[in-house]
Amino acid sequence: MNELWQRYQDWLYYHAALGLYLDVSRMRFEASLLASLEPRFVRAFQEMDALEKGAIANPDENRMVGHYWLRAPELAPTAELQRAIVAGIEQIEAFVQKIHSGALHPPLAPKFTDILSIGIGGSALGPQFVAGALAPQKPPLGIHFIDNTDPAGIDRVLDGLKDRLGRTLVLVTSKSGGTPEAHNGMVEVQHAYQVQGLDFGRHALAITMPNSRLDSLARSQNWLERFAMFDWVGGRTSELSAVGLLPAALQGIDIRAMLAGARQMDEATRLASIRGNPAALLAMSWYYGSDGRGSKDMVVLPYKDSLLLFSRYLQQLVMESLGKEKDRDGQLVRQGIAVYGNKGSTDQHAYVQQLREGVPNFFLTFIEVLEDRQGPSIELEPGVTSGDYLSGLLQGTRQALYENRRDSITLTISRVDPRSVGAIIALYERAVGFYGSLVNINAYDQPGVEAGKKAAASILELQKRILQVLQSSAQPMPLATLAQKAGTPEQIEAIYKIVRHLEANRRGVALAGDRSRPDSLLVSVG
Ligand SMILES: O=P(O)(O)OC[C@H]1O[C@](O)(CO)[C@@H](O)[C@@H]1O
Repeated sequence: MNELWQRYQDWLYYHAALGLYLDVSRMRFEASLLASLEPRFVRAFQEMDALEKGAIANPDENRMVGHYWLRAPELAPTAELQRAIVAGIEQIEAFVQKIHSGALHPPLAPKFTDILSIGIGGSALGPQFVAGALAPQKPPLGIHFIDNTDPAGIDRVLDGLKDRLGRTLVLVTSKSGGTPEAHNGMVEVQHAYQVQGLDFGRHALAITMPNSRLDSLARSQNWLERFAMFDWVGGRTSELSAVGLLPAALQGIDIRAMLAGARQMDEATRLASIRGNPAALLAMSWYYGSDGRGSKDMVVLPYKDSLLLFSRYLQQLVMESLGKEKDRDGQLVRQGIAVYGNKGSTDQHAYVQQLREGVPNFFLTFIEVLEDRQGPSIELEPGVTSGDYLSGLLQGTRQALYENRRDSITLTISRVDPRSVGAIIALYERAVGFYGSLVNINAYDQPGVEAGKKAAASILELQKRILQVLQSSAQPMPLATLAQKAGTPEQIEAIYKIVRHLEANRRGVALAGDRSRPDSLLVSVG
């Protein structure tokens, strides 16, 4: 036991100004791991240094990677970029001030009361996480999200806002300005405004790259404002750009404190020393925990309800960054680390049974928050509060898992506030960057996402062709004939699924026959 206590102290990282602790002592690596990883870390530190100085760190997309400059504009490689970053933050603050004061208000109401944020992936996950973590109980504007092209999901959000659309500020966020889900959400919301006879342009603003499709639309329709996203900030590292800062500031969250926390963490993670650098310690622990090849999953358990979405946020940050087929030399490596988790102790009554006793294919990250709540707690029994339970459950789970050879990392923050949230975002951004170097992959591109997008687009093309074929034929026809006539016999299964979906949505397509035998079905349009 005392050995473990010693190991705890030997490996403990503490950031005094941030009140943040990182404990990797329950990862069972030998001290020799440090020496063996040293050369890789030397390269990782050098690459990170070059990245921060403006190298093309994302060669596949020929881009710089500059999210660290967002909180230290003076480090951006040109004066023009430095000015653009500073001006971007000032634009947000000036705009938010006008919204909060009512100087800028909707045509038919004295103030905006709600935000409807439309976006997906990096254009949604950060704002969702931060809203959950930091929005005050009574924010100046309440936030709602459309982060999918699910019609029922869109209806649910719009129904909830039905009586308040006239007081809602619509944020359309898309770096590329061409992501279908975000575009569809925008068109659906625009329609809802039309139905209510409201002027959408007087409610909408765009957060996107200058001259994107979305930017042009916002300009041509004279939307309230356009906020620039930078080419050199990836979607999954954009929380501390306008993507995250604007909705946060609108909700009354102190964005300067978020930036300051991130900046402090960036300073700490610039240190070229594994032991003294919390992001390097994390990357080393992940490397150890997953054998440097993703052999184990990363379970993230924040013991704090407000951090519930941190694991989902990290899922994109880690998996989109590290999940790569080839390394930077073109070798097949199939890298990645799977991330999942919700929150403790809730998950203890869901899947922790398997973690303790089942397949040992994971390592954990506990996120601990020292401050239980603002204000005093009642005692449930003499000397014991709800927060003591939560703390005890975290300790107990960590111990029980360790005893059964399940490793864990524990990240401890004093409280959930804008500074600590900025700091943990920065910590994980840096750890992901280091890990990419350790395993020699480009952590900043996402080529794999394109395949699914292209396939979806070709299905929609196929749907149009099928409808043409059906409309030009008076007779019901078997699927095989339909596929033949569409010129894509090999796509028969996709065609079957398209017509089944159209029929289910009363889109004028009818199917007749035995549904358990799709090849018996006759398709027609009514
Ligand atoms: O902000 P955009 O361009 O709409 O992209 C949304 C998301 O889509 C992705 O490009 C993946 O398809 C993510 O990297 C990104 O965060």
